[in-house]
Amino acid sequence: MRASLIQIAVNEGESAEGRRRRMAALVREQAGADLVVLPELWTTGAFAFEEFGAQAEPLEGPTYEAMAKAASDAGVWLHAGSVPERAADGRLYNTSLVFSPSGDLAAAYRKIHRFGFDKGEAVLMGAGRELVTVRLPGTTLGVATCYDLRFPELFRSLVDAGAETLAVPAGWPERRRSHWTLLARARAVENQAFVLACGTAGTHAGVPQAGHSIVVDPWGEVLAEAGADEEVLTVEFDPAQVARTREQFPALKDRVLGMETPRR
Ligand SMILES: NC(=O)CCC(=O)C(=O)O
Repeated sequence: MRASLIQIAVNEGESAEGRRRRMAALVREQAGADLVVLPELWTTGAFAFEEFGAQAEPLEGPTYEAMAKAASDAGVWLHAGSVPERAADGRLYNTSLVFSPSGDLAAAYRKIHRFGFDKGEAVLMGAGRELVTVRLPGTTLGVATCYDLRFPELFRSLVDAGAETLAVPAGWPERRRSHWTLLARARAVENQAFVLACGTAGTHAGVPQAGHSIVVDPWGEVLAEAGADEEVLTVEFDPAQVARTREQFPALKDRVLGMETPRR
């Protein structure tokens, strides 16, 4: 399976529409890949909070339209990263879109864990509730977004739902880059799954982005890692490695559920 992660730069000098056009062209250039993964909130920037409302779109808005067409033009499965979705009830969600090679929507995932504690995304966006997996030829994709990476129970639930490859679009800041690579490898090792984590480059809202998109195999080995700047990270991997790893080192079978809490 060949995957391309498009680590686009999100800088303030470029409009959302300009970046959408540029991203569509980059996706088209990936014809021949099986799967293309884009970052979180790449039209606005994950930290450009004031842009969330201004650039919000209905699910089938301009990013949906442009990415559905780019997926079908390139003939690839496209995890189009996330958009600031304005739902019918007026609420905002950080919503990821996955398209099939014919340009049909295969899945939409509303980010469950919102970042910012009592500010930013955590107050501006609603929280998703539903786990999302997508059956691709050769693997089942489990989807999560950025801050979700810190919550292992979400990833374990995705594995329970059949996920073998975990796609994580992100807008992760440079300041916590060491957490990003550590957590991506941890999620791969503990779940014996591939992790495809795609971040952004550039600086927006005064927050330099980490870049360093990364692909990790089920043994925790880094197959490819981007630098800090805009880059398309392309990697070939064998999805059957997940089943082999789970069979040869069957740690997932040793899970103990329902442990008792100590009485005080
Ligand atoms: N956009 C995000 O979810 C940022 C997450 C982050 O900065 C962190 O977990 O650290």
